[in-house]
Amino acid sequence: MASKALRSSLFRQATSSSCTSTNQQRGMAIPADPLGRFRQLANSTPVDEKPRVLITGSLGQLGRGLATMLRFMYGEDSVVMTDIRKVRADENDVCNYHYLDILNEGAIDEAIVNGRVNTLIHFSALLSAVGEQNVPLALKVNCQGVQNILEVAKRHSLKVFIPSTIGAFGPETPRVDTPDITVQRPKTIYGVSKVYAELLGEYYHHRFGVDFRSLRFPGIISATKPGGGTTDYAIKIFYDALKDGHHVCYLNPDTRLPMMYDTDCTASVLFFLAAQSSQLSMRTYNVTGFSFTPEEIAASIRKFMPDFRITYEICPLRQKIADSWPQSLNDNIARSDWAWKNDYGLDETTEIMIALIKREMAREKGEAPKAVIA
Ligand SMILES: NC(=O)c1ccc[n+]([C@@H]2O[C@H](COP(=O)([O-])OP(=O)(O)OC[C@H]3O[C@@H](n4cnc5c(N)ncnc54)[C@H](O)[C@@H]3O)[C@@H](O)[C@H]2O)c1
Ligand SMILES: C[C@@H](O)[C@H](N)C(=O)O
Repeated sequence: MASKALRSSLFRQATSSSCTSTNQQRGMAIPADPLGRFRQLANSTPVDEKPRVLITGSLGQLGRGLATMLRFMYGEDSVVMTDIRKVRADENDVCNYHYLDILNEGAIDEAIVNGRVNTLIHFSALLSAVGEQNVPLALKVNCQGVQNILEVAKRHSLKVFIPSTIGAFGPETPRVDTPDITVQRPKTIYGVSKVYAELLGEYYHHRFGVDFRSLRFPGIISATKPGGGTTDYAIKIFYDALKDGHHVCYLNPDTRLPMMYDTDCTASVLFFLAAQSSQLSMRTYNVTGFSFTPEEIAASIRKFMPDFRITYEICPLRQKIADSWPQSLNDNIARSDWAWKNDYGLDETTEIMIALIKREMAREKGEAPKAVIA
């Protein structure tokens, strides 16, 4: 069962895999060189096209890993991290960090100009479950924030990436192998605001020539704290497995959702941003990794921890949201237009998550080095 992934340093595990096993869903071999695809991309980027990136909401679940990878690829000064909260003393992967409220358009301008930024990655958002608890704030952050970002991108001729989500689909959407262009009609404020972001970004592209790009992510699995979404259980389950050997799941055992491992998510953003505009037949694409139910992820964990138990206490809010989302995404157009491909299947993700969390727990007890980059 143990794969070569566990030979690698934490950084190598966190950024890619050297697993010898294959992605069960797509039958692909995982590359032996864990950072190879990222190194290759960095080396093939002409000096005058090197990104200098500002990430909004960079202290959230997805921002930190992406910032670390960008620094690895393009150098320490290639990333400006921003958010609205104070950095904790133990967050030692946070560098070149500044306060930036995306509701303040002038402050975004200032950060772009002062940081000599050419690429804006807009991660600030309220996710599906927390959005339902504060609709006015979700509207402000997710809609007003996007408007501000697109205006700034227009003014400074920036490349701008704004992620979308499976949450941009709804119960009327075909739920299996959901295509890029289909009925959407989401039923959460998060989904409504993401459809708005997709359409407004595409409008700014056609009307003003803004280089807007968006990917509809599935639930992302990472060893960083999730921000209050419906797919968060797929992260908590690993922490609970290692702490208590038991997870109480808020979704039904057979609720199938599409997911993706963090490093594949980072790769999708970086390769998409690096694609030439001429390669893109659309500005908003589906991307995905693999789909599973709570029962199936529990079975995957049991391959590594045979005594692991899962029980169920359903959260009606999150269950209703999950029931309105696709069970699997079709990302064939991303695969053919700009050669998107995921490297991780369910078991590879499980193995790496367990290794990362074990390392994190050892570090908390002072039993492992603090530095994460070997
Ligand atoms: N994590 C996933 O599974 C997933 C899946 C699909 C799409 N996405 C999208 O990817 C993006 C990043 O997601 P994430 O999981 O890192 O989210 P997150 O909730 O973990 O982080 C969002 C960050 O936005 C910040 N923020 C909130 N209000 C702000 C404001 N006014 N100004 C500046 N920052 C503000 C928060 O402090 C937080 O750090 C989001 O747009 C999300 O919709 C995430
Ligand atoms: C799917 C995604 O957008 C997020 N993880 C959520 O559940 O809200």
